[in-house]
Amino acid sequence: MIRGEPLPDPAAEGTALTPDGLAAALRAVGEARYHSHHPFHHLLHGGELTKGQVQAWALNRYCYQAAIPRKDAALIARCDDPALRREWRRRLADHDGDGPGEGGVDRWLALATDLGLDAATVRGQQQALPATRFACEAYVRFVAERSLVEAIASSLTELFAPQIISQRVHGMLANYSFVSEATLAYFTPRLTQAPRDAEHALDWVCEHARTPEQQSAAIAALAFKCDVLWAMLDALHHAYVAPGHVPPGAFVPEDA
Ligand SMILES: O=C(O)c1cc(C(=O)O)c2c(n1)C(=O)C(=O)c1cc(C(=O)O)[nH]c1-2
Repeated sequence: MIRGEPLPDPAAEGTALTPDGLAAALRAVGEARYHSHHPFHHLLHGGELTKGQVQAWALNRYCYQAAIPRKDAALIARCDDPALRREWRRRLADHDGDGPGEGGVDRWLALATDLGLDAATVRGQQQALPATRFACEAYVRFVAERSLVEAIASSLTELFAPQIISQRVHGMLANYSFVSEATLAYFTPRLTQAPRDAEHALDWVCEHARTPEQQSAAIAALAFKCDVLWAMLDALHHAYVAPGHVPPGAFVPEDA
């Protein structure tokens, strides 16, 4: 599948895919639309950004990290199945930890402060781009309001996360003198957490989305999530690369 192609639409075809067929369709959509293809990531991983631009990325991405446990909690609140809740609450524990400094959100904060940002500024989210905040909130609302199949399918971008994380860690360590292995420590546990979570979510969606309508909704949910991630990078590019329009009140790098 290529990026501009319309989404597979079993509902329009009037025929349900097999569970394996649905898994293949979801993988194809993610591979075509994942944020690994975004030009901002090519610049970030290729060492072509200034420290200030990398700071802007970390500050904005904090909003995403902070939204993730809220959307996971919204999902748990809607589950009737204790087995699914047990599985999903592991995600909450991964992001929030069992105490301050232990979970993914705080580990992202450590990444941001290691890059020279002020912790309170990052945590406050007021200097994030408006589009970042809108995109993250759209993800939380989507998960809270749509069907459980759509809510779970929207997490499936994580199928593709390990590959981009490897590229990012490798590229940033090689290309930026201000980045060390300690800076990027956030990503190490993600390399095992993301595949575990994503495979469970993929199995669940393929097991539970059996009608053509449910399958089309699952595919559209994954595309929506790809749009969330893409929109955040579009906003970063517009503000900090070209044309360089930083919205009023948003973070201004010292080296800008
Ligand atoms: O580094 C990345 O490119 C990337 C991507 C994604 C993703 O695909 O949504 C997640 C993460 N990282 C991540 O660290 C993370 O905790 C996470 C949770 C989720 C989710 O939708 O539940 N996605 C992602």
